[in-house]
Amino acid sequence: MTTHVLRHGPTDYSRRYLVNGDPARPIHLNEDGRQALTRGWSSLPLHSVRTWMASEFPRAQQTANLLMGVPGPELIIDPRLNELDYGDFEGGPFLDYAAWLDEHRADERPPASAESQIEGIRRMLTGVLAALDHPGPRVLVAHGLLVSVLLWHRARTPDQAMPLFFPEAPYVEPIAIPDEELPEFIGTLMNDLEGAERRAADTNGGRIFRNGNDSAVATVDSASPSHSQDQKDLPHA
Ligand SMILES: O=C(O)[C@H](O)COP(=O)(O)O
Repeated sequence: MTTHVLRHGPTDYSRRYLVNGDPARPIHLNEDGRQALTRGWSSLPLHSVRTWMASEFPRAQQTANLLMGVPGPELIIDPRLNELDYGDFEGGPFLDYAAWLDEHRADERPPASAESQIEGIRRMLTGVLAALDHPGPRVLVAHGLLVSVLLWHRARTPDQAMPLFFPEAPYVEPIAIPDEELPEFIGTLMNDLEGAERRAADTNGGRIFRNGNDSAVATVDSASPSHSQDQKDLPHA
């Protein structure tokens, strides 16, 4: 069986690169977002999916419900799939959060946030692995950071350390992970996070988690061939 992990469709917020890590905010798909679902219709095995899961965020649940159609199986809500808690950066430009992150550590919690970047990624990966408790094939509708991390892992070169910033994830483009690969896939990333924590502690702050070659913060090219021009050149964490 297979687990398909995807980012929700676009919203007015996400198109403007405003961060939303609070599921209580009523941010829904925009017209583009609804149109983008046709990508999922052509790339997901919609008729055979046995488990649909989504984060607590309206845009993720809306994406899942529109993809599954009516009548669909019950949507399972898993808060482990939620986007990062951005604390005081909530609702502001992603670049403000990115600047803070670049000046701090991936194991530091932003002001008023309940989690650091590392804690958030670990939570998300735990949620993906737990999907194996449900019958497959499965579809998990989650958010940019998780999908970016999974895509980075798929494309990484051997021994490449986990960066601080990742290419922005495409919308509604599923990553298919076979059941037999999922535990190792997640386990490797969990080990990366441990290594990242050790490096953060060793450097005691400052500029850590650069790309593997220690170059500047990543403002990298598309993670997907369908990435549009307006998605390029923005870091994503
Ligand atoms: O991390 C971000 O930049 C935003 O919160 C993206 O989240 P989204 O995938 O929910 O748009």
